[in-house]
Amino acid sequence: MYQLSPSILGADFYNLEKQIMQVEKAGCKWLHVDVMDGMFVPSISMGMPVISSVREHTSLFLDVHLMIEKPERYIKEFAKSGADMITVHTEACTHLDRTLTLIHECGAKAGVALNPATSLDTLEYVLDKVDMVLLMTVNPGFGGQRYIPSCTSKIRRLREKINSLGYQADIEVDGGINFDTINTVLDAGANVIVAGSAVFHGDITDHIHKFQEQFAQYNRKAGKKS
Ligand SMILES: O=C(CO)[C@@H](O)[C@H](O)COP(=O)(O)O
Repeated sequence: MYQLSPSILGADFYNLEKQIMQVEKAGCKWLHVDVMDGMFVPSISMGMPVISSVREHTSLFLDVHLMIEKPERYIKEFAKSGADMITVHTEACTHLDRTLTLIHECGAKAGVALNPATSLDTLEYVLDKVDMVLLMTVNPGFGGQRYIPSCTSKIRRLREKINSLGYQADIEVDGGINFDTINTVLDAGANVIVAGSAVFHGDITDHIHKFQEQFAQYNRKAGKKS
């Protein structure tokens, strides 16, 4: 099942309400929220208050990506603020297994994220307990960067691994995904697509419909209903 998860990091924060309503009206089910602490990544973005406010007004699935050091300190608060999926970076966790368990205990789905230079081997002993693997396809910290081509083989290898082990984990890709790179990542096996600039810069509805059309084409190829 393909999902587009528009990243509000690419939105106009002054018009956030209007833009999230457009995302919902265009038929999206997910919304990607990037939390940055100025330590794990150079930039600082948003946190629990924004998620709580958005939660009050939307039923979109809130896909919260924590780009923060020692995320275990804040899992309960993010779950309480309304996150449906909480994704932590393997590079930022001292006890990754414990943190993933904590996310589940808090009632959220658990994701693990890998930077472009981090090996898939780091997933070896947690792949059975994650709902999603987020592969960064740029170095995290900023929207509007270019897709790193070496990530394509990584997506493919992860898809093969998940399928061969019979797991159900989604593969989300994040960074530099636009109408030039979407086919590459779908061909490689990604099924959850984060897009910031390619959704929010310009006509949001039109951009979302274009992504959905791509998904429909892939579903037709696979003989599935979109
Ligand atoms: O996590 C990040 C950046 O660190 C992403 O979610 C970006 O927000 C994606 O932006 P685009 O590359 O699509 O503009």
